[in-house]
Amino acid sequence: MNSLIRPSIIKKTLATRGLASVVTDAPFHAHYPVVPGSLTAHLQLRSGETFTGGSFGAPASTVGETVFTTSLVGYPESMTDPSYLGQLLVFTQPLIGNYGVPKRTRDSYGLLKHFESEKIQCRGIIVSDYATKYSHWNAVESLSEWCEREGIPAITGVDTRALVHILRGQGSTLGSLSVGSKPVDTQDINWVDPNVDNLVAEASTNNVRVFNPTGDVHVALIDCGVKYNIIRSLCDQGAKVSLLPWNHDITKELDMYDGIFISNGPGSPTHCTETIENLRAAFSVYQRPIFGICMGNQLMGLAAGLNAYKLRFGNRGHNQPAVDLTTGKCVITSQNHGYALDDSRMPQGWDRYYVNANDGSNEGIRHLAKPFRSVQFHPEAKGGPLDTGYLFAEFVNEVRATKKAANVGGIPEEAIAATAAVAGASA
Ligand SMILES: NC(=O)CC[C@H](N)C(=O)O
Repeated sequence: MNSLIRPSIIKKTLATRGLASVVTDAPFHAHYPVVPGSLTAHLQLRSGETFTGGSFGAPASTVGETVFTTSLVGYPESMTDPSYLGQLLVFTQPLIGNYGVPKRTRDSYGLLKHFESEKIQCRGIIVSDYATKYSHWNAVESLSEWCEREGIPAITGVDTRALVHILRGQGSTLGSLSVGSKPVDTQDINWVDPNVDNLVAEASTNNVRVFNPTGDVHVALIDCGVKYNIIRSLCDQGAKVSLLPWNHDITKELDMYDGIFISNGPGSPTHCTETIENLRAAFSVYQRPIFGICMGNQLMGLAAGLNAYKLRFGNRGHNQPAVDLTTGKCVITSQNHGYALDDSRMPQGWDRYYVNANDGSNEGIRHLAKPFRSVQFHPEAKGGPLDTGYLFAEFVNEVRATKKAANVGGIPEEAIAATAAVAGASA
């Protein structure tokens, strides 16, 4: 057995010092008191392993897909990212909570500045070492208080290295997070895979919402579970943004929009059949820019004729290298996805756009003649890195150029030139 996996931890329970109800045969954090006086919590994987630690969130039980992120910072942003709906989020960064939770300040568009949606979206969090003391100029409460207030269970004192080793080996696994002196009898756990449901329908807006109404170009943003910084990034470029429900029939109102944008979102892209159909219809008649991020990349790919598959454990973190195949340049990107497009054979008229330099998985596609493209990573990058923020400027400028050309009744030459430049660079 690999030395990283200690038998005393896996298949048994991980005991944590300071928790009277826990067996203390192999304390992982023997040198840390884990939230003195807190309750005992358990993470049980469907594959049979149990990790026991201290609860620092809500005294609630939940089941979700256990996934891990390698991001070093940004727990408020990650936890409120709707792409994590249905998931139990493991942080590989050992120390979590040390800068607390920020104020709910809003920007001029009415969006929360420091969170990516209105609430915590993941079902629970799993950390190695919860920092009971926090310090930050903008913090108003602790991570523990926030989780408790929002009803989200959280466990600390877990050997996250051993846990991630398991998840990397067998792939993302269903997990049950519970609070109590003993783990739940596995027969009594309702192991429902969140990915069987259309989580996008849950995450998306129900009503059309308009942001930055005085913007000079009008972008339809299809909300599959949008991160606030995507809306903000488009508005900051001067666009008026209409946020539309995931299944809104854009095909009847294509003339209203100077560009179309498809957001990130939770779960499997295959549930979004209406979005895929709408995009497929738009591809055949729309002449203006279309852009997708993450779930948006997957939906554009499915509409173009590609298939999507589930990655073993996904790519989640803020340090994923992606190579732009049109320039050969490598960018460091923020990612959070469990599915990927199979780009081994591209449909006619489309090409690969970016590729992941670690595992070779697809990081984007582009149309060769029309201004349609998408990326699997997150250029809005909350939190960070900001390497690919330029894609928002490129998109909105392209939208502006096609609008201008259409208004003067000519061929949208700037758009064609922009697309040709991208295509030419790859030749
Ligand atoms: N961030 C996203 O949009 C994620 C897309 C999709 N839910 C996946 O896991 O692959």
